[in-house]
Amino acid sequence: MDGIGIGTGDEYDGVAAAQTPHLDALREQGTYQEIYAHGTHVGLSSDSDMGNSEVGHNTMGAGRIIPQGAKRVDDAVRGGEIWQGAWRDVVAAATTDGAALHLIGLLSDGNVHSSWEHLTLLLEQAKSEGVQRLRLHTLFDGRDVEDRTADRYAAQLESTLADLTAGSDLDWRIASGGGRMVTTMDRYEANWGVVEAGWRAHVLGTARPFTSVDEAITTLRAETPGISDQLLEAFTVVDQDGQPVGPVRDGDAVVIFNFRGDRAIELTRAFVEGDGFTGFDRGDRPDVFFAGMTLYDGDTNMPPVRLVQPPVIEDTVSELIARAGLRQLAASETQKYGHMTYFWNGNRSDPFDASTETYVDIPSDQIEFDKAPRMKAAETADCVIDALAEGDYTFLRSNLAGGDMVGHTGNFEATIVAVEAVDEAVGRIAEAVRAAGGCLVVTADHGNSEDMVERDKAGAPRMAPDGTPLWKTAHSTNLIPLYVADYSGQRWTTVPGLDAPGLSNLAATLLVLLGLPVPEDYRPSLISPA
Ligand SMILES: O=C(O)[C@@H](CO)OP(=O)(O)O
Ligand SMILES: [Mn+2]
Ligand SMILES: [Mn+2]
Repeated sequence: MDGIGIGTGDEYDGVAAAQTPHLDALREQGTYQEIYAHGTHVGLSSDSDMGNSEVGHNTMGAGRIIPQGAKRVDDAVRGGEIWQGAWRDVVAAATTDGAALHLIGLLSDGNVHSSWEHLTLLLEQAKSEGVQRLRLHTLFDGRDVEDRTADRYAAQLESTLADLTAGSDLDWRIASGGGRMVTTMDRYEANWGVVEAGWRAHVLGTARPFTSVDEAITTLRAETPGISDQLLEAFTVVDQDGQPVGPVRDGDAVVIFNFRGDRAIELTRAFVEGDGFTGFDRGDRPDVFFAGMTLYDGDTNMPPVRLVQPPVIEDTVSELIARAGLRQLAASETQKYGHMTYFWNGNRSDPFDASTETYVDIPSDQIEFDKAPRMKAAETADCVIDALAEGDYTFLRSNLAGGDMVGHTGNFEATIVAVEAVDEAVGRIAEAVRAAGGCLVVTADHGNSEDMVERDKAGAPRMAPDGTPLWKTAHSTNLIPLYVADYSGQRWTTVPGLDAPGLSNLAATLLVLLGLPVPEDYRPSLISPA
C-alpha cells in the first residue's frame, strides 16, 4: 500500500476517514505491528527526512539499512569529494569558449528527488571555477514541499543568482521551467509527452514563452486559479525579441541535479541515446557533455557519466529467492512499476532470473489521479489473484498506488476513495491467499494519505486565509502498519524487544515465512513461530 501510514485519526487522516473493513479484519487474523519508514530508518541523513518510495522499496528489498543515494550525494557534496570526479569534465566543457553550463532539476528542499542545498553548492562551485555562462531549468515541486510555493522558491533562486553574480560579468539566468508532473519528470514511461514538453522548454526553447519565471507563474496561476505547482505548464524564458535566453546548444555541458532515478532517467535518455531513441521526436538534438547527479539505472548504466557513484545494493531478497529457484511475480500499475522491480531489487530494472520471475506492468491512467482515484487497484488485485490461481508462484508482490498518488493531489475526498479501493483490493487478495493456504504480508513504503493537512510546529492544522484547510500533498514521517496473516495453519508472534523495527526488517521476515535462511547481515525478522 503505497503512501498509507498511521495518522492521528483526526479529521485530516484520510485512512481513518475511509471505511477499511478488510484491513480491520486483517488486524485480527494475524500479527500487527507499527514500524518505521522514514529518516535514518531507511538510510536517509536525518529523522526529519520523510520517507519516499525509492528509499522505502530499496530498504524493503535490501533487508538492511543502506546509506541511500540521497545521503551519499549529500555527503559527497558537503564533503567536497564531488568536485574531484566527473565534475572536472563538466567544468572543462562549460568553460570552453562560448559554452554554457545547464543545470536541470527539481527546485525543492523536499530531499526526495533533489536538494536545495546541493543546487546552491553547485552554483557556488561553478562560480569559483569560472563558469561564465550558466542556465537554470527549474521544475516546480508542490509535491515534496508545501503546494503553491513555486513563486517563493523561484524568488529565492533569483536572489541567490543575484548575490552570486553581483559585481561580476557572469551571465547566469533561469531559462525555463514548469510543474514537475507535466514537465520532464515522468516515470516508468507512463507518458513521454511530459518529457517532450520539458525538452521543448529546456533544450529547444520552444515552449510557451514568458519574459521571466515570475511572469510565467503569475500568468499560469491567473489562468487556472488554485492550480497546484506540480501542474504548471512548461515554459521557456525569452528576451525582448522573443528569443529563448538559454536553449541547449552543441558544446554545452548539461547536469541533471536530481539524485533519484525514476523521474530523471527519461530526460537522461533523451540526451544520451542515439538514433534508437523512440520516446518522442527530439528535433535537433544538441551534442553536449551530459552528466547526472548519480547513476539512475544500473542495468543500462545510465547515465554513463555521473557526479557521484551510487550505493551498490547486493543480495536483495528477490535475488536470494531467485537463487533458491522459487518463482516470483511482481505486479504494479505503471506509476509504481519500477518501485516493485527497480527499487525493490536495489536499482536494477531486469529480473535476476528471467526464467523464474514475471514482471507485470498494468497501464496507469494518464490523468490527474484525483479524477479517477480508485486507480488500478482492482486490476492489480486481479493480476495477483489470477497468478495465485495458476499456482506457479511462491512469492508474489504488488503495489497498490492510490493512497500515495491521490494523496499527492491534496484532494481529501478523493483520497478517501483511493484508500477504500486499496482496502477492497487487499480484501480480495486476502481471500485468494486464504484459498491458496498461503501467507499475506501487507505494509506500506511511507506515509502520505493519513496526514492530509499542513501543520504548524506544534502539529496544529494550518488554514488558508479564507479559512479552508491548507491541504498537504507531501509524504509524512509517520510509522506504517505491518500485517502478517498466515492461512496455512502456522501461527506466528511478533519478536519482542527489537530495536526500532522498520522496513529494513521486512526482507528477513519474508525469508522466515518462506523457510529460507536469513543472511547474517540482514536485520532480523519481525516475527517468529508462536
Ligand atoms: O511521486 C514521486 O516522485 C514521489 C514524491 O516526490 O513519490 P513516491 O516516492 O511515493 O514515488
Ligand atoms: Mn511511495
Ligand atoms: Mn509518493
